[in-house]
Amino acid sequence: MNEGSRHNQPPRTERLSYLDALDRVMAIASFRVDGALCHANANYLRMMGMTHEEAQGRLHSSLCTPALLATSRYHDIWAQLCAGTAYSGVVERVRSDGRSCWMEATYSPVLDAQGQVVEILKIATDITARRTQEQAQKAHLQRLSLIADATDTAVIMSDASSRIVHVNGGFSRLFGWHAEEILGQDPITLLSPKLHDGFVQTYRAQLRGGLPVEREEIVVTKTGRRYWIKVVSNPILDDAGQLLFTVSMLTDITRAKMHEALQYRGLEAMARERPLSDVLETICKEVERIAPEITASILEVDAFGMMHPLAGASLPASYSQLLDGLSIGPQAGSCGTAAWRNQAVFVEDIANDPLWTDYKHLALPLGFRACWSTPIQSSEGRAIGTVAFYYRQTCSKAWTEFHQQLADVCVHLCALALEREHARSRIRQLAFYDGLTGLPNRSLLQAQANQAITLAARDKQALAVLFIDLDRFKPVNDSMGHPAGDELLCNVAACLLQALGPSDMAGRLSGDEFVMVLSQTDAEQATSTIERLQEQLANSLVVAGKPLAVSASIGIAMFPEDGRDMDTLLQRADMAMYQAKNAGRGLFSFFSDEMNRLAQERRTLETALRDALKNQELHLHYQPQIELASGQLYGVEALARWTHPELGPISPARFIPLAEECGLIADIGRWALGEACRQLAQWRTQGLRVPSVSVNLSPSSFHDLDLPDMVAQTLQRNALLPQDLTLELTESILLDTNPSTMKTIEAVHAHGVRLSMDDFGTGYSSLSYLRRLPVSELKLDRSFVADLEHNESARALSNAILGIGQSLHLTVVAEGVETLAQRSMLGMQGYPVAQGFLFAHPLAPSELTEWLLQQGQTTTEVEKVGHSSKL
Ligand SMILES: Nc1nc2c(ncn2[C@@H]2O[C@H](COP(=O)(O)O[C@H]3[C@@H](O)[C@H](n4cnc5c(=O)[nH]c(N)nc54)O[C@@H]3COP(=O)(O)O)[C@@H](O)[C@H]2O)c(=O)[nH]1
Repeated sequence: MNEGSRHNQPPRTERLSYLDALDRVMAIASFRVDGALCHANANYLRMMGMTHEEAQGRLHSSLCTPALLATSRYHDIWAQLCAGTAYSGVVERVRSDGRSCWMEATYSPVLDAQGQVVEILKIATDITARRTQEQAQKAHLQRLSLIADATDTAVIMSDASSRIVHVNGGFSRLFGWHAEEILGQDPITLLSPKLHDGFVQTYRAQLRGGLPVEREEIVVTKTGRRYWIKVVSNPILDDAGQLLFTVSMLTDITRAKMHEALQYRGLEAMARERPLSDVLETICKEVERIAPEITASILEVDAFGMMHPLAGASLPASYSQLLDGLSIGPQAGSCGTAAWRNQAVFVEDIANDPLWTDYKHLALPLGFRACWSTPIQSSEGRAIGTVAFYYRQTCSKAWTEFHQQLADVCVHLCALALEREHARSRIRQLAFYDGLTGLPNRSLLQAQANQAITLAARDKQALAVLFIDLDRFKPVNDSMGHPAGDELLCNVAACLLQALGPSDMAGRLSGDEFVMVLSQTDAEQATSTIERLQEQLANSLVVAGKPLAVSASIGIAMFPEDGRDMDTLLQRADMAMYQAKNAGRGLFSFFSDEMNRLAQERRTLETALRDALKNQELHLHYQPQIELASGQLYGVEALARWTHPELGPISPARFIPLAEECGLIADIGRWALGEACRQLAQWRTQGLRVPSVSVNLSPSSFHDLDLPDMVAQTLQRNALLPQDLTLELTESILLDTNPSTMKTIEAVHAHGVRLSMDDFGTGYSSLSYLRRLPVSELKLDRSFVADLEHNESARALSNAILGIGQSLHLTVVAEGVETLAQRSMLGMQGYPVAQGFLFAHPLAPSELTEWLLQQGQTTTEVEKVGHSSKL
């Protein structure tokens, strides 16, 4: 030591007290350059677990770990110490009991006066406890890190300055960055650059205050993909409460969020009272947005097990239409089977799965390869529909769980929507329909009727409102009990429904009062409907197991004559009903006097016609048909005649349509057929030459499948041949949709009876129609004949009709020939047969007998008769 330095040194006593203090707190030992320990203080000995004696002369290397000694490092350091260079560091040494001890040590070479190293002084602090704790912590952290890496939750550890210090494997997998790429970066800037500044400040302040923060946000990955994540950030503070680190755990909640969105959209649509189809369409669209690999559809299963598509706009409409009305079953594709089994059905290969055998031809051409269908269950567990996911490619395993979750949310929402719809229709039913009969109540009827009235006004059509009140309903209730009364009302409601046309409606007002609104109905048609209804009420009701004849008093108000709105019409129909009731039971009355008079007249006539038929008051007249070329009689047409005892002769133009409306026409046809054949046979017996007789039959006569047999029997009974009879039918038969009509016509024709198309040219005169009917004769309508002389187009038409007849090898008969000019024009055109007042009016049988006798059997004279009667 030099002077200068001696001057700077503290006084000796003070230096001794420093060394003392050092000796008390530090472990101190000194070694010779050969490594032998020459001095150790008590701290050192305690630390190394040695006594003074054991320590004396102990080599330094014997205190070191074998691992250290095995390296050159130990020898290098010792050599440097011996060369005068100090060394400081954390070192591990071996205690005498073999355990490790850790120390922070400084090795300082001690020099002699010549500057030679004579000793190595070691001053150390025992850090074994701290080191052990650190190592335990490190191991713990390593374990934690392994766990953290294994989980899919992304973990970010950032320091107090918001710099990333650690990320786990889950982070790399989710976000695509490896740790080394992002260490030191701010996690918020990295993942959520658009996060609101204010939020970031608050978030950090909260962490600094030691509080955890939880939030949901949209983050962006390295590749730009967006995720919804849930972030839970926990602060790690030091003992002084300073923020050291923040550990944030990020969980992918994209699916949950999507489900939330699906539910939100579906529920929102329901809350906004959107129609069921809109709600379900919204659900399908949302599913397809969330999982674009899916084509979604929703079907309803009705109480009869039929499927009805409700939504699925991405499926072609033609496909959905084909599914409509299909039955569920054990092998009915994915949906039908899922509904049948009431459990989800996943068909991975539509082309080869037996469940799709009958339906794959529908799905495969659209490119669908797989279909997953899940039943929608009602709250009672019944399958009320299905949600189907169609796939155009093989469904990847990765989707399965996700799609399962999606299907779960969907069916739940759909069940809600369907049940809500059912509840709504139940409410509608309760609010707008009569609980007993199921008919619309007054409110609904009023609304529907006003709509019908608006349409009638627009189309300038008539409409009838019928107010119906049952007669003697109270006694039924009183004597048979209320359940029987209820049954009666239900049966009456059924009768009303049966009487309705497609655009008509019926409702129950209260008690035994019902209303019918008949669209496109004039007074006459309303009367027909009422008559049919009264007949049904009188004949077809069974109450409490017994037949019960019921009648009703009915009032009728007509639109527009009696009122232009439902209130007025109903009120007037009600008044008319009272009028009917007062007049007796089972009657109807029109509000208008004039209509009422006509309807009553018609009713009287109808009753009279029934009686006339029953009492054989109808008779036939016969009009000759003449072969123009020869003047020979070709045949006679039988025409019905009715002379009412009081009203006098009534034209068939009036009573035939009436008979058609009130269902008497088939009876008239049967009677005319029998009577005409009988008369023909009689003339034949009298030796008069009448080649054949034509009988008019209306289309409804051909509904009767017994007609052919009846015709055959009638001919046989009168010893006539089939060719002696011609049946005249009108073109309206072509509009007849009754399935028996064509069969009957064919069968009659098969018997050899000739068929004639009457009034040809006035209706649906088309060759294709004509070819469908096995007619042998056409009758040119008399309206053409009437115009022949003055109208060029009538002439052209009669010519054309003759041409049609000839081309089909049919005899064409010209009707209504009244003048010689008409006769000669028809003759020139080539008409073979004619009929009309020119030759003879329809004649009573005795008159025709006389006429035939007058003409003789070789009657070229007929033409002369025509001349003489007209000239
Ligand atoms: N289903 C049934 N329909 C029948 C029956 N009997 C008659 N009818 C049909 O009623 C309509 C009116 O018949 P009617 O008043 O008898 O008139 C016929 C002839 O009198 C009339 N006619 C004959 N010649 C002339 C004439 O020169 N001028 C003229 N103005 N009228 C004439 O034509 C009627 C015969 O027509 P059609 O039957 O078309 O040959 C009428 O449609 C009858 O068909 C029946 O029993 N059943």
